[in-house]
Amino acid sequence: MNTLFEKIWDKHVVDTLADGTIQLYIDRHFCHEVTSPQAFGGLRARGLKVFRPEQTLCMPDHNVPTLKQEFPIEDPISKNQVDTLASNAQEFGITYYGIGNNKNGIIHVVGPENGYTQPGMTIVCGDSHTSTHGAMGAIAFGIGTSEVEMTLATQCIFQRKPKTMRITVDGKRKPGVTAKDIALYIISQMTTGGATGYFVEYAGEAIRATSMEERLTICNLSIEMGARGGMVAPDETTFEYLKGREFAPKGEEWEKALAYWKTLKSDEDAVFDKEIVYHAEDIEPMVTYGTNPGMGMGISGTIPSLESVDEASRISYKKALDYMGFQPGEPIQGKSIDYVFLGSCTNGRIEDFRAFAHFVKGKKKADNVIAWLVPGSWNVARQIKEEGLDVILTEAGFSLRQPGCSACLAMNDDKVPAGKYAVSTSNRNFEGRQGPGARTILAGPLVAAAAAVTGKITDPRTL
Ligand SMILES: CC(C)[C@H](C(=O)O)[C@@H](O)C(=O)O
Ligand code: SF4
Repeated sequence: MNTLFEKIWDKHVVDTLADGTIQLYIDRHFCHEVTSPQAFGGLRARGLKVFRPEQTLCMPDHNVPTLKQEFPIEDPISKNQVDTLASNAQEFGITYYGIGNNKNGIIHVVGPENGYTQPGMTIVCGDSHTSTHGAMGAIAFGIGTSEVEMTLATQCIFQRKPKTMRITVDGKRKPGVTAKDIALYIISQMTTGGATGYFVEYAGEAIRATSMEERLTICNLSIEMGARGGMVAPDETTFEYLKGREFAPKGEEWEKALAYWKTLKSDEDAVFDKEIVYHAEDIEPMVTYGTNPGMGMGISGTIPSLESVDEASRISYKKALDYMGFQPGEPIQGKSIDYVFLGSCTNGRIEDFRAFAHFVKGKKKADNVIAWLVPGSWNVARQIKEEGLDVILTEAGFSLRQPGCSACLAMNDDKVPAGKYAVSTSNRNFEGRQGPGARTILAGPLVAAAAAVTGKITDPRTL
């Protein structure tokens, strides 16, 4: 009578300390340029080696430019971070997919797509969106830099066991509703702190019906409601996606792994610390109207009135709307926008580009919109070309950029100017997230595509 989480967790417990802290074994460690320099520095200072270098994969993603990657990075801070990761990886003997490497991309896009992420694993990275990998039936969560150092040195970290929560989404989604809409809906109901302290398993008919990439989108956003991580039990969808990928087990090893992976589901009588149920029929295309991912609404609705917010939160609510330049009670549809960003570890995968391209086919980009279409990895970029999506996009007036985190957090040059509105398929709409003063409206790839061709917030179901 165990949950999926417990089954995987228990297999990875090395030791339990007197105070209940667990020493947890880590199967896979992803490492990017932002949160790793001090960790490598710490190893060097203590004269330590990386204990199991083959279990860490490094790549720069946050600071990479999305144009002219063939040339040295111009920004000295970004260049230094990227160069530091390259030299650390070389010094410590870790696999490194640098800029220009055809396997480079956003780490949370690359891990699943090359099969480095697998069911039943424990996976960490010095990055909050590590929760993405849980979509493949793994325990995956973000860690701090001191834990990055610990992982490099020992392949273990110390953790408190989180509480478990199951979020069931019953029923069937309506047409035009994407995985991003499901996730934004869940966060709008849960609020940004609603899952704090919990590890979430997503279940139910609507979740089972999602593709592998849609699950990655949903689990990616778990962190935005405070969850430690999110996961989906692996099934045929997962196995089919994994089979034949570079790091996936092959031949007899595959059969052995598959037999084990099939046991990875919560038992019928498993007990969760908290159970929540939503209905897919209640979900419509979503957008955010405020400055945290919990401030989401159905696209056909009106921005919540001041009175609908509890009194203690009204000042911060008003501040968020002022930042966005929106009024309580007004409809959000029809609002003029300036930028569209398709990309990030939330929605930068091939299915997102297919959805976007399919939608804009035969239409034209609105003149008032600057669109940044940024594939999540070089693998995605190649697939876009192979499928001829680039031709469709070009005909509709769009152009593609090179892979990286890009405008998701604007650590590179892709910054939305102050006061401008960006409909963004990324995961955070905090003040200044996409550039100082930038205003972010989070949405899925279809809402982004509808905004790109109309220049306004538009319900994609109406086009
Ligand atoms: C830079 C990194 C530490 C950060 C994270 O942890 O999520 C970033 O990826 C983000 O999305 O804000
Ligand atoms: S794409 Fe965005 S959310 Fe994902 S790792 Fe990069 S900065 Fe973080």
